[in-house]
Amino acid sequence: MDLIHCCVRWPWKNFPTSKTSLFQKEERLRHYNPLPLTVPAFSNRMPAQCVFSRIEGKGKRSPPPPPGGAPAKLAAASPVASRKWRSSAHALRGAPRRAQTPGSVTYVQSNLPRRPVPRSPRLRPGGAARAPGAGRTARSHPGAATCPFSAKMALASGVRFAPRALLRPWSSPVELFHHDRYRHHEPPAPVHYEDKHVSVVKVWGGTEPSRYFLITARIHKWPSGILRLGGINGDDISEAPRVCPWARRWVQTASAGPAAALSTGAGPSLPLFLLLAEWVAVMKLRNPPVNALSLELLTELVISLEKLENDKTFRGIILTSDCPRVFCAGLDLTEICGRNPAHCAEYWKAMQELWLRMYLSSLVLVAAINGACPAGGCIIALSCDCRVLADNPKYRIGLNETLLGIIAPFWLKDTYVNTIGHRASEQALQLGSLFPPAEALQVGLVDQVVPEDQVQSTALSEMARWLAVPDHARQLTKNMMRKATADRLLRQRDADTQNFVSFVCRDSIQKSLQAYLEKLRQRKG
Ligand SMILES: CCCC/C=C\CC(=O)SCCNC(=O)CCNC(=O)[C@H](O)C(C)(C)COP(=O)(O)OP(=O)(O)OC[C@H]1O[C@@H](n2cnc3c(N)ncnc32)[C@H](O)[C@@H]1OP(=O)(O)O
Repeated sequence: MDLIHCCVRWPWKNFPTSKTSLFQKEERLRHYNPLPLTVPAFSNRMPAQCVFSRIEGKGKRSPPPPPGGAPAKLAAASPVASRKWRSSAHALRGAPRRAQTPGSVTYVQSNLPRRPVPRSPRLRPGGAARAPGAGRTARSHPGAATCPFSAKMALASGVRFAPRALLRPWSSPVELFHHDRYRHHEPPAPVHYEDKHVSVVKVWGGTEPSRYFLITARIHKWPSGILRLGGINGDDISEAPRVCPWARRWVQTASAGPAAALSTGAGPSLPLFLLLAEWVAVMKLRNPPVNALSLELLTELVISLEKLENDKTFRGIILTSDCPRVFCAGLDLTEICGRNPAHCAEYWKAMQELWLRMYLSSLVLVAAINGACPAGGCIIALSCDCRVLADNPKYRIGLNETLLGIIAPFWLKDTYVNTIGHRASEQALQLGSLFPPAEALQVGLVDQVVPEDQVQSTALSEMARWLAVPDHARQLTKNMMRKATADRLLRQRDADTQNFVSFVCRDSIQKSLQAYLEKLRQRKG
């Protein structure tokens, strides 16, 4: 099992910045090898980014199609030929992966030996399909044997496993493999570490804060042999045991090892920001100070979502914030204050695109709302399938547009109505209500309110609940529920853009936005 950690950045330098539409940009990106270290030339801020990490799925999903595309009619025409195709795809999956795939998620190749690829569980001899997971054993779902969380997921998805395997110890010895995504050209610097529980065989990478790290741990006694951990330097290591309590002892021990090995002395200890179940990516919004939805962040979110959707080993994304106390402050007002109509149009198209992509995403999207979530931030959360909000009275959520003197577009209003109903939306939209957690829960704006330190773990449990449902059934149902709302925007996208531009470019609206922005700045002072 490989842990693959990706950070996609917008390759600014090679992209047109003016009137090129988002679609054209995306199209170009497909043929483009991302440059991970490129920083926007016009900005001295840290570039906005969303960071995600992933764990490769293990056999439940169909393998990726071989070059030339999947033989769509093959399965129907000939089960045997279809099986052959699948096994050739498995063989392909077992082949060494390239370090970078142009136009797709940038992979970091684990140096772990690849484990044998399990046969697809979905085809029986004769080609008849069977229920997902039915008849699989602990061997085909190895994590289930040792990790209660995986076991829960496995049970929920109908996986049977041998009782003996359940008793198998998960503990030491462990080998840790650590990759620094951005040091891929440097020779690895092996570090050796031994203790009772952990055996660090290799630690690769540097120590600078804000660099992204990968750890893949190998546990010999597991049937799969590998535990997946993701890390970002500077994150709180204590998050990991909360997310996956069974790993507490291991993580505590492990933290002493690589942290000691990597620490420069003053530098932070090696963090593990999440322990993840397979198939799940965590996206952290990182556009300090308040995660305002700048054009850059919107674009990056859209591209990242597309990449994750195209990567068939992902089934869900947990969306959360990397900025303290704020999930997302909504539209970046500096993108629409004092800008020309062309820029406003480009910005609004990016906003529409993000909403459409999120609202209709085939992946499960869970919002782990760990901060304030007004206006556009609330749109992001509402586009997810499930919302978990931290129980802090300062973290308010809602659509407060009217308080800024602006009006939510119809598709936003529709999303609100779909979530909390007509009457509640009518009231909340007109009053520009921002709900504190208890009220947000009561009105149905969020699905769970939990103590702040449990937001991530609850989001992960929610994810497990949603992933327990077969993908195709869930996706079709989601589409059935949401398509009409999305279609409404798709039908009048240009008109909506024109409305937005002519509205925000009005002098009176510009004045009121400027005044609001000024108020925000003064409030700080
Ligand atoms: C036409 C129809 C469109 C409809 C669709 C969407 C509408 C929108 O999304 S409009 C945006 C609405 N957003 C808000 O009203 C949120 C405003 N911000 C806040 O309330 C607070 O900043 C927040 C609670 C999010 C965080 O509070 P603090 O942690 O105390 O931070 P500060 O208030 O001190 O802000 C720090 C810094 O950020 C700037 N800021 C805040 N929000 C935005 C924003 N939306 N866009 C741009 N910049 C923003 C704020 O001015 C401060 O700037 P500096 O003083 O320069 O540091």
